[in-house]
Amino acid sequence: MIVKQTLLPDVLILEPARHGDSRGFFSESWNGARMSEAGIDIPFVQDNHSMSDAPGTLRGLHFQSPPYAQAKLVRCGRGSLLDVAVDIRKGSPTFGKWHAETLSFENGRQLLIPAGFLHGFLTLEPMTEIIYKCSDYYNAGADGAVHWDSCGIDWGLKSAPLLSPKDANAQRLSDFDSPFDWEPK
Ligand SMILES: Cc1cn([C@H]2C[C@H](O)[C@@H](COP(=O)(O)OP(=O)(O)O[C@H]3O[C@@H](C)C(=O)[C@@H](O)[C@H]3O)O2)c(=O)[nH]c1=O
Repeated sequence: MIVKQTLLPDVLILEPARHGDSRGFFSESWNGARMSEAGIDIPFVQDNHSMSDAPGTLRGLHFQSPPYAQAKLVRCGRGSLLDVAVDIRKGSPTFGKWHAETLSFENGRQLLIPAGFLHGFLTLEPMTEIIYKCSDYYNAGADGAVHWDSCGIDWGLKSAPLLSPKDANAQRLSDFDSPFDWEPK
């Protein structure tokens, strides 16, 4: 597994090995021991899988408030998507900064997003599937959203995205009182 840094020091790109043969490929999409060797010890407890019918579907930007905060390990099972993390840890030197990564079935790349970040994605192809591990269980009462178009993210959109009503009406980052604090390591 190759681990790459991004400009947000805690957001990592993971590239698991793919073993190709005449049938196709085999890949360990998650291996706890290898993650530990890479210094990533996150107790994942829930796997999520969603499919979006149309390209231009945007889900996000989402978070769960502490004590139900979630780190996420994200990959694309079919199609492709632009996956985005935004730092919302108050006091962080990178507060409000974002990283966008194209995840696709083809590239097998994964994005590790720690707790304290917003997460969202834009689908780039029809019937795109996203699969992600979460470090805490879903808690509807702790679920929150920040407007996708309030963080200066370059989504590369040429027309309005397809949104859920919750996401269309989300608060803007400038009005958002983040429940996360940055702790120096
Ligand atoms: C997130 C989630 C939703 N649900 C339910 C609630 C609702 O009825 C339905 C759809 O929920 P949503 O509209 O919130 O789904 P969606 O907009 O896909 O929300 C997801 O977006 C991405 C960006 C994330 O990072 C995730 O953590 C999650 O917030 O699924 C669960 O049962 N468990 C879950 O873990």
